[in-house]
Amino acid sequence: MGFVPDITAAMPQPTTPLPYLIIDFDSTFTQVEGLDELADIALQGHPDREKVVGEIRALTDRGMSGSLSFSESLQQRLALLPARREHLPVLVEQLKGKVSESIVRNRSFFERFPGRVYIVSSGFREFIEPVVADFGIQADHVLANTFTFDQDGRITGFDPDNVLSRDGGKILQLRELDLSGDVYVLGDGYTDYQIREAGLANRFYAFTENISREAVVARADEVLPSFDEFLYQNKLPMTLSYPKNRIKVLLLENPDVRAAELFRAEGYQVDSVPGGLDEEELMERIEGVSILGIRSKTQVTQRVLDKANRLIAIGAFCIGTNQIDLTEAMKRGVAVFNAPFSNTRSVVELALGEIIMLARRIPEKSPKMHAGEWDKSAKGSFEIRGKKLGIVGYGNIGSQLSVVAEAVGMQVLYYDVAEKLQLGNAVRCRTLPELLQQADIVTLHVDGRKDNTNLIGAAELAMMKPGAILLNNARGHVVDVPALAAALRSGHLGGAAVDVFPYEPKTNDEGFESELRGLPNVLLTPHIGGSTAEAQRNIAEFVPERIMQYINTGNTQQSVNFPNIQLPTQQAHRLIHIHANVPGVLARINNVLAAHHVNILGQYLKTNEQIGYVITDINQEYDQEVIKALREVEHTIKFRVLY
Ligand SMILES: NC(=O)c1ccc[n+]([C@@H]2O[C@H](COP(=O)([O-])OP(=O)(O)OC[C@H]3O[C@@H](n4cnc5c(N)ncnc54)[C@H](O)[C@@H]3O)[C@@H](O)[C@H]2O)c1
Ligand SMILES: O=C(O)CC[C@@H](O)C(=O)O
Repeated sequence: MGFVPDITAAMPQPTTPLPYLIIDFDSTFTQVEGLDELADIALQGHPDREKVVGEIRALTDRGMSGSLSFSESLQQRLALLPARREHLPVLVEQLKGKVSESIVRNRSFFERFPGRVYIVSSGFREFIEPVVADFGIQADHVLANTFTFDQDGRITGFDPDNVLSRDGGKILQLRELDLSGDVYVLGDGYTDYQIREAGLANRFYAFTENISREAVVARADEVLPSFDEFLYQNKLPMTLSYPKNRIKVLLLENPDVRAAELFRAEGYQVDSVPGGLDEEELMERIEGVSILGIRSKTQVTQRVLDKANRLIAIGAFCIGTNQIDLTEAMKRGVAVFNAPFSNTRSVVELALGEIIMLARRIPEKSPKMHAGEWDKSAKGSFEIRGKKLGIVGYGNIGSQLSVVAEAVGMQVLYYDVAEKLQLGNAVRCRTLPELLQQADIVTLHVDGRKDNTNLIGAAELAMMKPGAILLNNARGHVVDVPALAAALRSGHLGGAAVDVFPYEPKTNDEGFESELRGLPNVLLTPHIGGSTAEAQRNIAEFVPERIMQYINTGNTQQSVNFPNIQLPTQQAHRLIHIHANVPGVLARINNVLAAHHVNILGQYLKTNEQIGYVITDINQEYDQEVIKALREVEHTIKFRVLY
């Protein structure tokens, strides 16, 4: 399934009649250079294989970028190549598996318009013809060099009478072809551009799906990251409903590199900004972005969303989503996904470590040792075995910590505003004060909802046992920091560990200010509860997968602000309709479908207070007018078609 953007996307006008397409073979039709691959096959087992293949590749590259004359490059490459006739079938099989992905995807286009496509290549007919034949391109539409062989089947060189073996060969070939009408050239090499330069083509498209050469891209009329883009621009039939290279991803706050890799592998354009952006900066950058990836720092406000003219989805590469205005995103048809448990274990391990470190007053002892002071004493140090751990917020992190803490011999108390499954021997407290009054160590794992602001203030701190310890690995605003600092300074609390702060520096270059700095037995960490290699890797796989699934199939499973729908895939065109949740929209959609005699294969609707999300699978045969009519249904927020 593919993707069509929202109704604001401008579709270009169709190009009629279809121009002649002159398509290069090596690194355009296929992902690789045929001669390089042949060298690799022919040199199997050769002691200098790598060296010779490297030399051949370098010569190919110089010929393609225009820094060496083509005939010189070809001659030198063939001289290095100990290839034989029997290597060619192996090469053909290899090349068949390396046809460019977007060409494979649009095979039906070639099958439908074989008369308009010519493969014009300085490569060799012996391997090109069988590869393109699979796409319905006949031998008389393949214009390429031919090898010469000796009696033993060894490749000795190329046919010098073939115009394509000469410098400017493609130009000579196009002159001979003498095509009437529009001619468009698609290729990755300088010699492809030269056809246009010689006035033998109306347009030159630099094809960069496999390789992007600066000198070639600089001279192109258009750059094509995929063949889909060419078809889209010229309004020609294509397999995808929208070229993926048009989907722009903006990643902030350094999510693991895997995230960018996955988005790129899908064909999206990815831009990354190290650190966060403030509201104004993000408002400037968000225009044209389809997918925004952030972590806990970036505030996605209503003002930012107002500027987000192409936004489809936001990925929170973390658990918390309180930094995003979820309702405003939803009202604009922007789905938000997070990683609800990819870093849970990392936070649990940090909390356990902090409990032990604080119980042994390590934050005081370690700096003393670094300063050369030997302070051996048991004063104020205790085992955690048998101590009461009070967990506030018994969600994913709180409940996992409960199990781990019991395993090291702690007695667990917990308090949660929601009804939660009690694990092991944990004891539920009915109120927060009940927990605060009993616990030796209180650890906060509530979510970042606004109501939790100053959940722990002076009054709550006063309820805690003298000498008790407080941990905040949840969200900065949950604790009244000046009140905590006062409780520590007065000696009422025995220690604290704080990983999250009401204001956190935007980048590592910004300084950190807090009343908690310099207080005894206080562990301060820069919001790294979830910052482990394992967690970051998990998150960087989880979030892109959810987003790509949403884009490719409409599946909103685990979206934090959209009605959750998981759909079966079927042979159909899928209409995705997001609308304001007012009565009658579904009926209007179905009236449009009925009026256009469209056969519905399946329909799914889910609503929440604000929006309705309806997915309709329809027969693949329908009049384009129906799409226009559906876009015009009153209260539509976003509409797209997948096929
Ligand atoms: N420090 C870090 O790097 C880091 C890493 C991951 C998560 N977090 C934060 O940890 C917190 C917990 O994450 P989670 O995955 O366990 O979330 P969760 O949603 O699974 O659990 C939160 C629990 O808190 C409860 N709750 C909310 N308000 C409450 C209140 N006032 N009193 C008692 N219970 C309340 C909820 O009912 C829920 O059960 C979140 O704030 C998250 O953003 C921080
Ligand atoms: O890594 C982050 O920026 C946030 C980590 C954590 O607070 C979360 O919400 O998952």
